[in-house]
Amino acid sequence: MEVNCEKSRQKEDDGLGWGKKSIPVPSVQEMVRKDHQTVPERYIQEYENRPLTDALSSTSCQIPVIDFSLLTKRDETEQKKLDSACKEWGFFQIINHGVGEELIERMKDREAAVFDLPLEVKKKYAMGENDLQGYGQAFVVSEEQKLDWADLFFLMAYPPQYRNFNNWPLIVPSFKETVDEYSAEICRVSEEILANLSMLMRMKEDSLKELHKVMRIAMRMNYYPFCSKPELVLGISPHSDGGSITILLQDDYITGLQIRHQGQWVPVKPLPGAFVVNIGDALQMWSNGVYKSVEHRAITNARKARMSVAMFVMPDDDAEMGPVDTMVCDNGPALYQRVKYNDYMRSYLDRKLEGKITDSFKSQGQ
Ligand SMILES: O=C(O)CCC(=O)C(=O)O
Ligand SMILES: [Fe+2]
Repeated sequence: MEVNCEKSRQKEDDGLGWGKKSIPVPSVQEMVRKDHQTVPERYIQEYENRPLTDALSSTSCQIPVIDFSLLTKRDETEQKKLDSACKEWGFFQIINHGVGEELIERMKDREAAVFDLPLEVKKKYAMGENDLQGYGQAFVVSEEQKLDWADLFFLMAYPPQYRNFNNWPLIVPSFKETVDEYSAEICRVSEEILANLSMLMRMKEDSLKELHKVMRIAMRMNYYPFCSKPELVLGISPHSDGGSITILLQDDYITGLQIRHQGQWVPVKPLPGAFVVNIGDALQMWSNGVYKSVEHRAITNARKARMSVAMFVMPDDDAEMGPVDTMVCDNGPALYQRVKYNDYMRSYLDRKLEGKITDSFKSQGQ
């Protein structure tokens, strides 16, 4: 008994064992394969949360597009565009990022091969006790809660020594090699974005990097099966991401991601070859609320499954998430308390994925 407790505690301290185990739920992909008509009650959202088309923003605005190659040259005009994208949208797409088209296609193809594995095989990689890594659905904390119309694989991707291969679908040829290459490229892109953001936050270029002494990147592969009644379900419930930034690879043609902008849900129309980048809660707090970690969700459609790969850049466990000094003087009093990333993540993961929790870390009187 004692030994087990010790073991699970040690696993928790190893990094990704935060939070409670998510309650196991059926594979949506399998459910749809067996019966593509029925939408079980557990997946039907309350009326106000349904992705009704008339509640959608009619705005034809697109999230800003940033030329990454100009950021590498510290181009001031492009940096200004980045600054206003992070303030007004919390989301942007990057082009000219230098990640090879062939590698991107290979990553998508290997992801498809992973979800294509028979259910019994995928189950071998299921999330374990007190662990988020592996195959399943995260954030299911009660038998009553509404479920997302999606299956996922959550893996610690980078740096390689942080991986737990027990949950890796190594049976898929060249999956590991592809993630090796892909995650190294995402690390390069992320470091560059963090360097530009550091400058925009009036800090030294490597200041944000210093909060990521180990650039850890978690990977979440999402699979949203088609749904016979897409107007009733959500692929992923509204949430903000908890880390520094997220780099999302989405389908080039199927629109599914929506972001909350000026009180409305705005679809993010894919720009083939581009990555979607968004600000996470850590960056919102470091920037004293100047940069926004914006709520987003994914919807499904009646015709085609959609897949995405989200790469979450995570600060060090002991990095403080409160406002940095340079963002406090000009931008009013410190809006947030100081909280270690690891403690923040425990609160983040210990609940149903729903909305934002940054407000519960506001300073007194804010
Ligand atoms: O699939 C998408 O478009 C969004 C995925 C997402 O928000 C996430 O994995 O955190
Ligand atoms: Fe997200």
